[in-house]
Amino acid sequence: MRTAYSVETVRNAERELMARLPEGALMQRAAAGLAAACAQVLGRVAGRVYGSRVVLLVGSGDNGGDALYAGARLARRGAGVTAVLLAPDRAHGGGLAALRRAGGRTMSGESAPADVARADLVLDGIVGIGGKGGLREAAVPLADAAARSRAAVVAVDLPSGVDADTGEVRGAVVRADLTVTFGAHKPGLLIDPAREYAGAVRLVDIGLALPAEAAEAEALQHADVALLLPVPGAESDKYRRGVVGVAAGSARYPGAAVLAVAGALRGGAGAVRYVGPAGDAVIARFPETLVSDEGPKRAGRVQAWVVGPGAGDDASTVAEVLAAEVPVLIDADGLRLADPEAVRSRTAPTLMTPHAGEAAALLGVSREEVEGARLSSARELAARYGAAVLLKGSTTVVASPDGGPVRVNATGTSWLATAGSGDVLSGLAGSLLATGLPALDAGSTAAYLHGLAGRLAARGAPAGAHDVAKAIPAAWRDVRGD
Ligand SMILES: NC(=O)C1=CN([C@@H]2O[C@H](COP(=O)(O)OP(=O)(O)OC[C@H]3O[C@@H](n4cnc5c(N)ncnc54)[C@H](O)[C@@H]3O)[C@@H](O)[C@H]2O)[C@@H](O)CC1
Ligand SMILES: Nc1ncnc2c1ncn2[C@@H]1O[C@H](COP(=O)(O)OP(=O)(O)O)[C@@H](O)[C@H]1O
Ligand SMILES: [K+]
Repeated sequence: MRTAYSVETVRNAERELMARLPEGALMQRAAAGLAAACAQVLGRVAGRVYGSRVVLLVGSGDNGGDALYAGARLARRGAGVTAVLLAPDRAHGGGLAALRRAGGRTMSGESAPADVARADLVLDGIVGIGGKGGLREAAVPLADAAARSRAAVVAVDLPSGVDADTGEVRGAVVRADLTVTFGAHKPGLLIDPAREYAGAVRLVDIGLALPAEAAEAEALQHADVALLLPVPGAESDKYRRGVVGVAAGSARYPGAAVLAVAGALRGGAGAVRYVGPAGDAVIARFPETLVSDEGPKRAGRVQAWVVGPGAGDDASTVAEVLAAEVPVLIDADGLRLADPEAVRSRTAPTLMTPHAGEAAALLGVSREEVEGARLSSARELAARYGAAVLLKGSTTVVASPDGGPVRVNATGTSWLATAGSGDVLSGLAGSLLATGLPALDAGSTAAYLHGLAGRLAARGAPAGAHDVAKAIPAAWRDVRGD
């Protein structure tokens, strides 16, 4: 599990640890890890550290201090290091002295862009977890120069200007190739749009003790997903594995039903029941589906329902499904048709799977606002509806109604932005719900497999939603190491 902690939690842990260590020890740990990472980057871009050109962008806080100490280490190994001081009278004193002793030079911001343009490596120590809002005016030309230069840009702790706690980006920020972060990941390193500015992320252990339950966000890894995947045992039969009901599709959108069933068949349930007007299309493609002409109530027992993909205006089916006392996944048209009160008063778990546009409609804000604030949007919806919420997009975020860390999915690919891939996801997640996984686990496991399947299906070329569904078994095998 990759876990991310809020700034407040990180600062508390730092304070506790600092009280037990000699003055400045933590910063030295951070700087040592940072310098080692920079040396590796310089090896790649300049062939070696000795004789390479390094520019440090140094703000007025400890983030700048880290950059200065790391710069001093690189200067001692023969790099030509120049520190650009954004606030010369407030730059970290100890760091500045160390850099000067090591032969580094300093300059103020105005003439710096030319040096940045010639650098092999730019170290962004403008601002870290102490930052508020986007970059201040004086720092913007430096961030622009770094973006234009052919130098590798390494961010200290965070790309300067992003919101560490939320992943929001308000104003100008530094775009990094690599972010070296200290003690713990911050949510902003896992969640777009900020994540996109971080580049690759490397964590340097500085000895902070951070309990898993205090995490703000977490990203499942292969090993975590492997433990969650339901695997049939000797005593399993199709009913014990779980039956998932899919109430989807309409005369206008029969394909949504086919794609949701395609996902559901590959999600671990022992059987898929389909109810709705697209039964013929479903059977033609997937003869193993149990198709019913009756509504959800009379379709036979299921352990979870998926409702909504391609449902058009069929509000009564949505209402019928919501009345069932089993877990329900609501997607697409179902989100619009569901009565909020009926969702809130459900006793069994509910999982809602909106994309940003659907979430925006439910929240009464713009799509851009949701895309800019994924974490708070997912949490807000989960709280309003008393449901788990899986907010789809470039970073998929899954929030529980009762708080706790959000799950962030890192396996996706923008090739998944193709019509119908969301239908596949809802079938897959519903199937996992039917096997007995809690909503948060079902949603995050489905997003993980779906992202991986998207990568396997696309391999750098466009793939249709049905290709993604077909690649789900390969994603399972990959996760399980088979
Ligand atoms: N606290 C600790 O024990 C450790 C902290 N470390 C480093 O210390 C950093 C935090 O240091 P600070 O608390 O001094 O805070 P920062 O250095 O992150 O930022 C504070 C300074 O930046 C300025 N600033 C705020 N918002 C800005 C913006 N939008 N644009 C430009 N400047 C802005 C503020 O005026 C303030 O002077 C971490 O990110 C990390 O790099 C590491 O050395 C590890 C140990
Ligand atoms: N830029 C992106 N990067 C990664 N995944 C994406 C991106 N855009 C969309 N996706 C994923 O693709 C799927 C699209 O679902 P959705 O928007 O519901 O499409 P549809 O309604 O056509 O099925 C979701 O799983 C979403 O997370
Ligand atoms: K930084």
